[in-house]
Amino acid sequence: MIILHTIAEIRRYVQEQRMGAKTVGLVPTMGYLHEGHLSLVRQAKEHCDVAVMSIFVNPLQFGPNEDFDSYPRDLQRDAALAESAGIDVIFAPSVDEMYPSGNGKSLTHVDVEAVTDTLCGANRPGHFRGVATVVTKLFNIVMPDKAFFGLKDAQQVVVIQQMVRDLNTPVEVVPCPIVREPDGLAMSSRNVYLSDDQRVQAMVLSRSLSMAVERVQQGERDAEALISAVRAMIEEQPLANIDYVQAVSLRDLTPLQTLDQPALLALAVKFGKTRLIDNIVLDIQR
Ligand SMILES: Nc1ncnc2c1ncn2[C@@H]1O[C@H](COP(=O)(O)OP(=O)(O)OP(=O)(O)O)[C@@H](O)[C@H]1O
Ligand SMILES: CC(C)(CO)[C@@H](O)C(=O)[O-]
Ligand code: BAL
Repeated sequence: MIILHTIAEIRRYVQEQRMGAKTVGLVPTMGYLHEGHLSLVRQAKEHCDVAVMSIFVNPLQFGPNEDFDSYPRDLQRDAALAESAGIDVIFAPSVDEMYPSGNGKSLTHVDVEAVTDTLCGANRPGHFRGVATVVTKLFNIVMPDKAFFGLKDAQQVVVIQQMVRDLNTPVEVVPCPIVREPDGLAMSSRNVYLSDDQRVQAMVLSRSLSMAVERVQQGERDAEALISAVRAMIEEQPLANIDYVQAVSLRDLTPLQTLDQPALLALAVKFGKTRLIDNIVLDIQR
């Protein structure tokens, strides 16, 4: 496995692979890898001849009061883990390499409308503009056949799918299932921020989603009632502060009043400064 830092180097590498008729899979990440990321790598190796991982903490998708500076970074550790899962090459550019205009800023942006109006889009202004812009750049740099994204960031998957459809980007977006800790907590690089008490209380996230699925199986169709039940369960944990709990259409992420179609129940909850997200698909037939 090799690590490349410049756009010229990764372009040359991918070009050489293509000359050998190899297909290329891209796993975009912000590093500090865990089993969730490694599951994407395994999918990439299953679908493609060559697996490229990008590791880049993208300043453009962080708000001014978010954790860009403190986001965990450890390239050596990441390289060992990525190699063990079968990655062929890591692309780890600097901020200046990706944003040569300076200060981690871009003069050109990709804005995906409508599907960014709810959930994290409403909660983190500018976040998906930063994500769509950097993913467009990564697609243009690596030119993968397929790109692998985790459904823990379900809205991100919908945004990228919308973007590639609208812009005719020749990349197949492959959504991959959420990987969880044995107690149900969705794996996240940000879990390392949690204190012992916060970590124990964070189990409520996946538990509240499982409870919601049971209620739906028992016939609950009132979205507000379901959301209230989830909120009440989370609020029992004194260290939890809810950013949002929402039920949206799986198709276009618009809020639902009645659960009469396939839906996404998604939440973001802060424990201290640590903001965790999780979601579950409610498999409701029309
Ligand atoms: N638990 C998980 N299961 C499946 N995919 C995951 C999981 N966690 C992250 N991913 C996916 O890995 C890719 C890179 O995500 P990222 O580097 O932001 O990791 P993260 O752990 O989600 O970090 P953060 O703490 O910032 O949310 C994304 O496509 C994301 O959806
Ligand atoms: C897709 C991504 C790598 C873009 O910076 C990021 O949003 C992430 O890690 O999910
Ligand atoms: N996986 C989402 C990246 C972020 O929180 O900025």
